[in-house]
Amino acid sequence: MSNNVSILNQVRGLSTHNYFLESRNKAFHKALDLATRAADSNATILLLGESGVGKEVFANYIHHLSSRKNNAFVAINCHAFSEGLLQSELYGHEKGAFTGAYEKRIGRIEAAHGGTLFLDEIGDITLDVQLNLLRVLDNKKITRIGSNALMDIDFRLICATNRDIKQRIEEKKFREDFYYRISTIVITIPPLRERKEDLRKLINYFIVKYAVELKKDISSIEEVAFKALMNYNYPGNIRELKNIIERLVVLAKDGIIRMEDISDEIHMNGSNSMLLKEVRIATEKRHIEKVLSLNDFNMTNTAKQLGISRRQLFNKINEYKIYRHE
Ligand SMILES: Nc1ncnc2c1ncn2[C@@H]1O[C@H](COP(=O)(O)OP(=O)(O)OP(=O)(O)O)[C@@H](O)[C@H]1O
Repeated sequence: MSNNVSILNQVRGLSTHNYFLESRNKAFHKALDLATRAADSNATILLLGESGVGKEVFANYIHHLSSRKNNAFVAINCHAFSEGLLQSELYGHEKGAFTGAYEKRIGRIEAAHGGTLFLDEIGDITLDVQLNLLRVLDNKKITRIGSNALMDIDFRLICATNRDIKQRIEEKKFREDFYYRISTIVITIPPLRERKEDLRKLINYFIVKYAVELKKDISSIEEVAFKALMNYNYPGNIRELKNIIERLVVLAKDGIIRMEDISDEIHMNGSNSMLLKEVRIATEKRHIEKVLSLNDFNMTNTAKQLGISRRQLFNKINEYKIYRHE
């Protein structure tokens, strides 16, 4: 019996927008269903969930399902700007509006006219920025900084945060009226560790994605490696899973994703629920591979160094399917 898991081609899941939204998880299904039903309306949407769960992916998905899909999708990470810079990013400015404003600049709200504006990390914006945005949402007009001219503006707002907004309201750091204005529909995306039933397909999806992108022929993944990935709890959610798989595909030799390339952190974490026997086999295999390689695959020397007979070494090489890689 093979120790490897074959990679089923998941091309069906490779949607045109390059994300994978198939799920068997109840909470994720609910989130997806809400997003789908709310997409073709102008209702403001607040996406909640830990960092890396796919809030921006959802915002994109909603935009592409809406009648605004042929217009811009403009995303801005509010956390990345100081208050002054954020105002200027949002509203744009006229030439000479402030020191350093050498040119007229269109703001992101204006750029999103006819389309969707996605404000990520909304929980971090100041009370002043909240008040300004509240006015824009109510009046549907903006002015560039340094101008008096009011411009009519039409955009759909989607916001996201990984913060506890209710607590921010209690701390008086978030305006309650603004919260209600941006949260007509609230969608909570569950963390990856709570949707383990989707992990197998997501792992396959990213393997296929990176195999195609990196032009590598990946045929299988060692069973122990697959188990370690299945047992890990992904504090960085889908972003972390995606990065891990990219790395494993880059490092894969002869089309096989191997346990030896899985970092210790995942290995240790993922091994918690592995049977002792599996841990022993994985460790033993890694060690034999290392000693074989150090001895340039000389069986006599390797067996000697490992303290076993040549026959035992041959048996282990067969059992663990150890190959020589040139
Ligand atoms: N369903 C999915 N299919 C494919 N890729 C996904 C999916 N969900 C998330 N990703 C990928 O994971 C990464 C993180 O996703 P995204 O930026 O949407 O998360 P986020 O919740 O907005 O994170 P943050 O709170 O840190 O901004 C991105 O590279 C994204 O492409």
